[in-house]
Amino acid sequence: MNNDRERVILHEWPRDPDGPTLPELPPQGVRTPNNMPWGHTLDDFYWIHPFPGAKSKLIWTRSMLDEFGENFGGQPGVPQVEPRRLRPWPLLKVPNDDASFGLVDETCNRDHSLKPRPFHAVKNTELESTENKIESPPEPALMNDDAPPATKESILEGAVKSQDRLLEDDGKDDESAMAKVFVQVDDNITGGAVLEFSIEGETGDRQNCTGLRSTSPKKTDTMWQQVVKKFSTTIASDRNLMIKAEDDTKKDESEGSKAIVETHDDLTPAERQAMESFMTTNYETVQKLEERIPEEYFPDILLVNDPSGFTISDNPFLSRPSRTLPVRYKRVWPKLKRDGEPATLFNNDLHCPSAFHWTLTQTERYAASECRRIATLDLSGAPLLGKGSHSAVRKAGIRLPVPLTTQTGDQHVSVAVKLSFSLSEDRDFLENEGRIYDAFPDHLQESYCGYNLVASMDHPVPVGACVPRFFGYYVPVQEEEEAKHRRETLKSIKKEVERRREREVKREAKKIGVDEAVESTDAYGKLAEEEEDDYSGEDNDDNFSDYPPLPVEEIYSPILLVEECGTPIEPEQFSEDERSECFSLVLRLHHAGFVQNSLYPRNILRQPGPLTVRPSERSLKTPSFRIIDFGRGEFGPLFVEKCLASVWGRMGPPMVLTREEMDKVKEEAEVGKEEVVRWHNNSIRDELWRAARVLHVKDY
Ligand SMILES: Nc1ncnc2c1ncn2[C@@H]1O[C@H](COP(=O)(O)OP(=O)(O)OP(=O)(O)O)[C@@H](O)[C@H]1O
Repeated sequence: MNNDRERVILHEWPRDPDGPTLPELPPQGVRTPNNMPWGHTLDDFYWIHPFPGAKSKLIWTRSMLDEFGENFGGQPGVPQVEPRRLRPWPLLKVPNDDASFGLVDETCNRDHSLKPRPFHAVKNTELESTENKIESPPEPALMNDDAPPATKESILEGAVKSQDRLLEDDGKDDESAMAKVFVQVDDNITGGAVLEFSIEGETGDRQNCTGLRSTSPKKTDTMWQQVVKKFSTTIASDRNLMIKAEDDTKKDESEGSKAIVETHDDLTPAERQAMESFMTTNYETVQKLEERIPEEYFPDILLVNDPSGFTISDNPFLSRPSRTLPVRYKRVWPKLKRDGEPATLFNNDLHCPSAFHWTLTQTERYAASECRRIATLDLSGAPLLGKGSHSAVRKAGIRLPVPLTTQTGDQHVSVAVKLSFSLSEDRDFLENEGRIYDAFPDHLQESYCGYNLVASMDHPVPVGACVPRFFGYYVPVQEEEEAKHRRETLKSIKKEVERRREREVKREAKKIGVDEAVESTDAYGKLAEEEEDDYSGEDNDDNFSDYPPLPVEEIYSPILLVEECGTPIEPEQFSEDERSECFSLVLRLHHAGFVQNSLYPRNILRQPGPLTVRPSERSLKTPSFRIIDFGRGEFGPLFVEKCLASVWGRMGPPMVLTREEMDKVKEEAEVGKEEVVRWHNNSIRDELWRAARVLHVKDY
């Protein structure tokens, strides 16, 4: 392998022979949101001696030097510019948004005075035409929210401290340590409905949360309309889920619409509307999504078209039922601000297979559904991108929630869909990966112009995104299973209440010692006595936890949606700059508090770049790299949480702790924290060693 590195530091900053020793905490200078020193070009990086005459050398950027203020050689001044977030080639059309979407990357000049251009004004031959430039709002200020403060406190230390604070608070007020456990008793859980029920009357012209007016479904004669119809009528018999309609259904029947009984798994009118314009994906022409999905329109619900049964894994023993019917999924991550609202309250309960358990009546369900952002995911004919030992990853077309559209007119954009195999370990890995993606700060998914100085490398590296963009982790919704469970729970709660009431009556009767009363409650008393003998005192608790998990092979896989990012690297074929760029991604991940824990060449992908230009103009000569596969990944703060949760777990169910118990928890938490720090350091060290080996990097 050649030593063909071109990204080297060319300049040395002359020191004043009488100048001071450089401060231990270097000047901040200009930094990217990851809080790393940044220079616009390689010429912005300098070697500098820590004190005049010293042999050792440090690396500072020009902005750090300017801030330090020693200019012995009278170096000419340079304009200071800020890092510029690079815009992927525009694909999304976002209504009422002129600041972030639909604009072609403006490219860099020395002072960043160029403005982005609107997509529609760009022709191949006019890329540099200044006529097309628009006065767009200034680039949004770099979001430094995610950047660690310029102190020496690491993310991990911050997390440990915040857990400390939680524990201290708990210590101050024992009552606040008591977790509130409550159960929502819902008599209405079986509420079915007649499918032909119309929502027009009740929604009228009401504006829903998406800002769209509710309209009756269009009668387009598409294949999907037929599928939706078929779905309406056959899903119940398909799964033996036809239930006796109660409540709303009775009402609706009395109003005259009688044809079909709706189950909880049927589509709501809003979902049917989303499905009606559904088309199958044209994989020849579909473009991959590289921009973020604006939070306002981020999908809450995914309706998945999966005729081949990819979502029920590659289990060869499983006879797959025909999957001509869409499956409803709900978003778990990312958590969004609107998740406190009724329509997306489902998001607060990862392990509940229902999207509607907070919405008790059909009317509420339909209204909630209307307020959700509904996307459709097409897995029919979805090409395989790769397979691991726990999952398969496919390219699939997604139609994002209205009113998002694309610049190309194609309804679909493509994304990578990760589906786990059917063992619980496979599922755990995918869930962990969703959690890790949710924890990634924005800057790990963004690219910036210029170069970073990433400790402890001795040369600048480009600031490309480290990981694919995250488009959500979704779990399958199984309303009927949940409804069944809730019916059973309700039944046993009622039974238990009855039992207690009877015991109470008997006890009262004995207490007042009135023979007649005893006689009159004799029947009750006998019954209660018998039951008291049987009663272990535990079944009430058990009712909430003994919900038997479905046989694994029956469950659809959760879905992780991320940006499609190319193919696995072959570092032996790479230039030294490419290898060290890949290595810098690992370092940046570690600096942000993450460890990937499975670092092999197959888990670093490469694609033609840069992503700022149209796909046909990209080249592998300017590649773009990403680290993938975070199934085994860890994030320091989440690990602290996990440690402390296990400490609490060992203390038994939530309760008000005594001072003694609280001390014990604190003691165990201390041990947990030490474990975290040890884990963190070991994992980083091991992963760096592995990364250097697989990437053939010798000099970090
Ligand atoms: N975002 C993506 N874009 C393109 N291809 C991808 C993407 N993610 C995964 N792949 C492909 O799918 C393969 C399997 O993915 P991944 O490594 O995440 O699966 P896994 O089952 O978690 O792997 P492991 O065997 O390490 O447990 C990858 O090696 C890659 O070829």
